[in-house]
Amino acid sequence: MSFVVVENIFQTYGKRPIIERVNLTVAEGEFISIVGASGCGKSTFLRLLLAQEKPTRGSIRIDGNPPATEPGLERGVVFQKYSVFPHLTVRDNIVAGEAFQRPWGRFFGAPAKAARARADETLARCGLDHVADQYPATLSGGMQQRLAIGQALTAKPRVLLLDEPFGALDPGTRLAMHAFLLELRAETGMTVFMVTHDLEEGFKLGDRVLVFDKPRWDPTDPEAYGATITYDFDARDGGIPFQTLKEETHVFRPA
Ligand SMILES: Nc1ncnc2c1ncn2[C@@H]1O[C@H](COP(=O)(O)OP(=O)(O)OP(=O)(O)O)[C@@H](O)[C@H]1O
Repeated sequence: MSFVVVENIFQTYGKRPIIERVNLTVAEGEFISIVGASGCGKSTFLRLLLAQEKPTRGSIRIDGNPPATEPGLERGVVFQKYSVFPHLTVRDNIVAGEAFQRPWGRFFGAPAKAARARADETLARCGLDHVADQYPATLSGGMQQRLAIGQALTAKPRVLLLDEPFGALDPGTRLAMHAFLLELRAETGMTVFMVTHDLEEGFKLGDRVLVFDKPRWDPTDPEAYGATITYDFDARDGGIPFQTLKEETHVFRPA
């Protein structure tokens, strides 16, 4: 069943084409990794899915409807530099993530206590239980990012958009967050779009790996053409060796 349907999307800023002719169908629950050279429009594509921008041409449907302009239950998002709520403690940031699921957004009494207990479980999984009562400003960048990821995942959105979410983390924390993400995905069946610069990570976590690249390339005017999806790899069961991808595409084209 088609859950996310992207039809012939173009996005142009001024006269400059960024992405062109993007077509994509994603089933609910699929994990889509997106890779591509820097500046080829991967984040732009996520912003279109978030309805932060309207495509110049083409249409996007999520479960049959255009994406809602307000973030909420349907879609969660984590950027590489994500700002958590600075005025809330680490624990309350996680509780706030869960509160996105509820129209009124606040908990009192027993539900509040239960939400705090669930938040503490999440914090333990993110390795942040020892700083639950601190404020985000007292945490390192990597810890703040773990908090942001924990917060977005706690809301259990139907679609999770991740823009290089693990880029700033050390290798050990990154592996722990991979496991956390895969567990929650298995529990919730959410659909995930993740932009990454790490091909190995893309193939490890994704069911499919999409490559954004410019099929037309003018060396005298590199900005003349936009990027599109040039490869759509099945990454289940190990997929193809990612070295092949490195050799055959311009993903690592020097800037
Ligand atoms: N609002 C905007 N107005 C004009 N140009 C923009 C706008 N947003 C993005 N761009 C340009 O569009 C191009 C694609 O940007 P985008 O951030 O989508 O690329 P990316 O593939 O995610 O890059 P990276 O891997 O470096 O994060 C860039 O050259 C950027 O400067």
